[in-house]
Amino acid sequence: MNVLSRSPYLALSDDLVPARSVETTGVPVIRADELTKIYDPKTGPVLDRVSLAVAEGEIHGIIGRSGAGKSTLVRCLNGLVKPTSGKVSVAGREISGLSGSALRSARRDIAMIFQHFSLLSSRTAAANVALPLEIAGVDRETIRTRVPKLLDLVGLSAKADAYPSELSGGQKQRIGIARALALEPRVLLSDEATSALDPETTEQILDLLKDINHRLGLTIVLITHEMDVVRQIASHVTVLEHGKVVESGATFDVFAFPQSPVARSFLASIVAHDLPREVSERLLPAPAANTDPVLRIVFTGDAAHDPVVATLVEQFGVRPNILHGRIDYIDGRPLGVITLVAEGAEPKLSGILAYLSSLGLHGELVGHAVRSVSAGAGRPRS
Ligand SMILES: Nc1ncnc2c1ncn2[C@@H]1O[C@H](COP(=O)(O)OP(=O)(O)OP(=O)(O)O)[C@@H](O)[C@H]1O
Repeated sequence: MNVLSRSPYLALSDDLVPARSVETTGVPVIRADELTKIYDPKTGPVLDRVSLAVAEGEIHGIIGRSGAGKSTLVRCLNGLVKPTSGKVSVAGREISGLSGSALRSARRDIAMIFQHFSLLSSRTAAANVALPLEIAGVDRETIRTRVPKLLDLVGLSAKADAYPSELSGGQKQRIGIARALALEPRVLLSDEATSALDPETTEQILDLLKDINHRLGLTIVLITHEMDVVRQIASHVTVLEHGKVVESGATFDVFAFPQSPVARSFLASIVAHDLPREVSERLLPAPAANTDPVLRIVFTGDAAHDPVVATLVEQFGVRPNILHGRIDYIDGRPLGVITLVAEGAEPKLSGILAYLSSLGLHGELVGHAVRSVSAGAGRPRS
């Protein structure tokens, strides 16, 4: 089969047609069913019945702490690691059942980029990009026309003749991406591809991956230990802990309503779900004399723009005192979490929660703050 003839890459094969926004089809291009991996029976499973479905055209983040099993999972997806039990299929082919030339052929559909780029230092940027095409036996003329298009796609045409030692980290990763795309894969796996880069370069590489996803409809699975990477790029996210999936879903939903302690802790620097310890330690679990309720309100979607705090004042006669909060954009949608002391709200609590719910907001009573006599109403006493 001519590896350059499949449809998502027509823009590369022809004249780099401008970007087209690609909707996910909803059809899974990657399926992992009940994957278990045991390296050493004494230490137990590194992956424990992990199931995952990634739709064609999706950018799916896999996040977890060090040792959670992320690299093992991604290596099972491209057949580098054989699962102890369970199945993996990519683009309709069951990878976990293949070996030898059948596995090598299936791997053409699955490219990978790495934290440390893995470029050959003795080859120029262009020759690094050409390498997988040479190994696949693609004819010279095709390589000659295709490599410049790949370099152009990653914005590095001017560096075609540079050696890796003459490139910055971000430029090396761009070459790694161009090389990964050379054989027109259906899926790109990214193993901590931005971990060695500074924040600005990380953002540029994530923008490039997003652009490639849009232009080519390429499905991307990226493993990371940084929730901010997930926030910037992934439409879906799976959280791994001790080899198990503890949470999986649309990025916005997981960010707005994390169910697991590990997801909450990953989100701490991005979404203000949890109060700073100095504040939470001073809240009481039940109302007492001289306390006011403390409410956490999660703003999502359109209601994020409603003047909720003003309504609490005007309609309910409450004096809100904001303790903690943050509003951010996740997957292009506003998500805000604020925690406030609602002074004077105790008798009206059920009405206030009903009002928040009527707006589609999530309101939750998280404790009771003791009113400080000296420092002013509504503040928890120090
Ligand atoms: N080839 C191997 N042989 C034996 N144990 C392994 C092997 N590869 C990984 N492990 C073990 O499996 C566990 C999960 O490792 P893995 O690299 O998959 O986790 P990770 O989430 O990617 O971690 P990190 O973020 O630190 O890279 C670790 O305890 C690791 O020591």
